Amino acid sequence: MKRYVYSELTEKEIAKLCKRPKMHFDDIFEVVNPIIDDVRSEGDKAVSRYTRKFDGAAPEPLTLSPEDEAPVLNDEIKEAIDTAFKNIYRFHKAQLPNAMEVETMPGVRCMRVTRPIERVGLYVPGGTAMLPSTLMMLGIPAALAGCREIVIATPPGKDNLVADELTYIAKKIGASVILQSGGAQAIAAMAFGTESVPKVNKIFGPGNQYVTAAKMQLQNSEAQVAIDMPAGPSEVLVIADDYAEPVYVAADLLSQAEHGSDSQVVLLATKGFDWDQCKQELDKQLEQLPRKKMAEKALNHSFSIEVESLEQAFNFSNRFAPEHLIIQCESAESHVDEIYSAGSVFLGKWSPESAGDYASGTNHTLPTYGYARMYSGVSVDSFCKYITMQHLSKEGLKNIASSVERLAQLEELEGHRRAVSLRLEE
Ligand SMILES: NC(=O)c1ccc[n+]([C@@H]2O[C@H](COP(=O)([O-])OP(=O)(O)OC[C@H]3O[C@@H](n4cnc5c(N)ncnc54)[C@H](O)[C@@H]3O)[C@@H](O)[C@H]2O)c1
Ligand SMILES: N[C@H](CO)Cc1c[nH]c[nH+]1
Ligand SMILES: [Zn+2]
Repeated sequence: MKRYVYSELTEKEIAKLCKRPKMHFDDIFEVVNPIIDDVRSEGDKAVSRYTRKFDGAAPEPLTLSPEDEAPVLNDEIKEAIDTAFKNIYRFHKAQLPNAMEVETMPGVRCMRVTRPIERVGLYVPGGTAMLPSTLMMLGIPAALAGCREIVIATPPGKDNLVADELTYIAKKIGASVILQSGGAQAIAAMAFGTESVPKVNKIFGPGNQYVTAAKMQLQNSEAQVAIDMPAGPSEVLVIADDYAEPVYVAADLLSQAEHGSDSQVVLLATKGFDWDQCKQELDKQLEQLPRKKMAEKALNHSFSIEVESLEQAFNFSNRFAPEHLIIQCESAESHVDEIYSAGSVFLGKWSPESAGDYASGTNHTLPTYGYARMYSGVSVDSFCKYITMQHLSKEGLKNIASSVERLAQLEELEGHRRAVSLRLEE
């Protein structure tokens, strides 16, 4: 990992470090656009064809219904899933929005009610690893919001079967369909609908560059489908002071580097932090990872910065806006007010990112690529729509009439003015 000294960096260099490596989407769109077109015109046939092409084989049938499945899990895995499920459920249940009503003037009542997005598509990546945790992170808030139809798409797994862990969770969240296909063809199938895949209103979930490019193209297409957020490779930024434990810092950096060679890990640490031990630990712990090659590549394009103060560290972190921010400082919670942009934050040395990735209760589907400056992670809210309503009594209409009529006149919209004045004529 390249090491910089904050005070030696120019403003231009800081800005460059905060920019992620450019994603070259033009080449990816060239691959993805024909897939989208074929799925729109040929439906299931094209989904099967592309699944055979990219994943070796296409399951028959292409979709299955979780209701008909009887997943078999060993007790340990079942318990691990159940514990995580309960915690994620509890944290997300507390997010359920309340109905609201405000009387803005006597006789003028304004209300807001919440409705679930009816049909949602959850993409669970499966190219390099099977991710039951991602299904929980997407499926639990969808179920809590009350989405009527939950469609899951995931690449065909080992032996061309969807893993029992996924069907187990799919049943718990009440999903109706699992599409055994991944990549752009699965995203297009959910966006347009096919003979066996219901069309959805919004698509959620992370994925590789083909998945991300397909989501981006389809949200601007005639498919009329929304997406959760722009997604990129996973990221973590660790802020460490003199008291931070180098062994834990190294472990946290590697836990994110192992996601993929394009993951980005960043360390901001004070001069008194034990840099040498951290470096030794990175080398030592790297050797113990089965995904060593991937983590190594990620470390090669990641970086660290020596800061003079934690204030410098938080300034940089807010500009970088990491997906995950870990604070390994003496009194981590005292820094909360200094954090403005981050997807999810891990406070103190006993809070590794892995806790939030799996089981603490918070969601791990988070904005990457600096989008934490303006986007939030997935929550119950992401699966809801808000509808406003108003009820005016005659008294209420009288109370706002002069304001509405005068503003309508100002905008030269006579029809608007008359819709009020007519009612109050007699
Ligand atoms: N943010 C998060 O919550 C989170 C969690 C886990 C993983 N991730 C990220 O998700 C990504 C998962 O990627 P993945 O590849 O393992 O799984 P994936 O499911 O996203 O992609 C696999 C699919 O890509 C398609 N594909 C493969 N090669 C192709 C090609 N040459 N042309 C067209 N399509 C092709 C295939 O259809 C395949 O099924 C990683 O980048 C990882 O960092 C993010
Ligand atoms: N860290 C990933 C989000 O960037 C989520 C994840 C899934 N499994 C393990 N980790
Ligand atoms: Zn992770």
